[in-house]
Amino acid sequence: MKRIGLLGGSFNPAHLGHRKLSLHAIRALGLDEVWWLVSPGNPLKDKAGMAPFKARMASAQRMARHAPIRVSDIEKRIKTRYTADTVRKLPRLFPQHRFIWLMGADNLAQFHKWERWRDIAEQVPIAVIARPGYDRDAHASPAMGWLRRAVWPAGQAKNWTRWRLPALVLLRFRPDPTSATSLRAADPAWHRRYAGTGQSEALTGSDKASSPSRHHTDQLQP
Ligand SMILES: Nc1ncnc2c1ncn2[C@@H]1O[C@H](COP(=O)(O)OP(=O)(O)OP(=O)(O)O)[C@@H](O)[C@H]1O
Ligand SMILES: O=C(O)c1ccc[n+]([C@@H]2O[C@H](COP(=O)([O-])O)[C@@H](O)[C@H]2O)c1
Repeated sequence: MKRIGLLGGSFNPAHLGHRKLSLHAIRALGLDEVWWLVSPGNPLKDKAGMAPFKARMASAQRMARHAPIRVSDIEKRIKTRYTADTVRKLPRLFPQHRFIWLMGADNLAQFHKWERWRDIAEQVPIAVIARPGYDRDAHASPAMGWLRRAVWPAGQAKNWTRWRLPALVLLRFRPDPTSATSLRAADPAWHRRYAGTGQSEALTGSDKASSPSRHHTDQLQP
């Protein structure tokens, strides 16, 4: 059984904040890997200003280098856009893995706007990573109102596979102010650097050799 953290994101572009929070989550939650699920399109975000999928994938692959992080286009391949559908399908596609959903505090503040958000929380445990400027809104959010009784102490974070759902843990590492919004403001044409670099494979990471493949295990690649 592998313990996998799922970090869904627009990655428009990927940045050091994503990498740091993933490496911290691996330690705090005792994960084998984090999968970066590059979203075909966040249902709540405007398409204007969203770089092409290939450029977002390529920026994520670069940022994930030499780390136990896999960059995945699986939401595009299995045609899920809503997280509720993704977290319902992944355990069926990868029955030998256990999954936990990772997200920044900005997303907890808005979680009640996500499609079937209570179903998501009943399908996977959730780890929320503190983010400068958002923690107060996250704590006061409607979703947190519903999830408050499901909160586990961070000191028990490694036991997440045994938690009854819904379950939520708040992780506080050294808060990182990096955001894709500020990177885009500084360099609106960032994606041109990736023009024509179409990803040659759907994942990166430290142990491609041991990854499941259709050929060897009759399973889908993440
Ligand atoms: N600095 C950070 N600290 C904590 N969580 C973060 C940080 N940056 C991104 N995240 C989380 O990573 C996930 C993917 O983030 P995303 O790709 O939207 O980057 P972003 O910087 O939030 O982008 P944007 O500024 O365009 O909204 C989200 O759950 C987000 O909350
Ligand atoms: O399912 C939803 O309704 C939904 C609404 C907003 C965001 N999400 C997911 O949240 C993740 C983070 O998105 P983003 O754009 O903040 O990086 C990404 O996987 C999105 O698909 C999902």
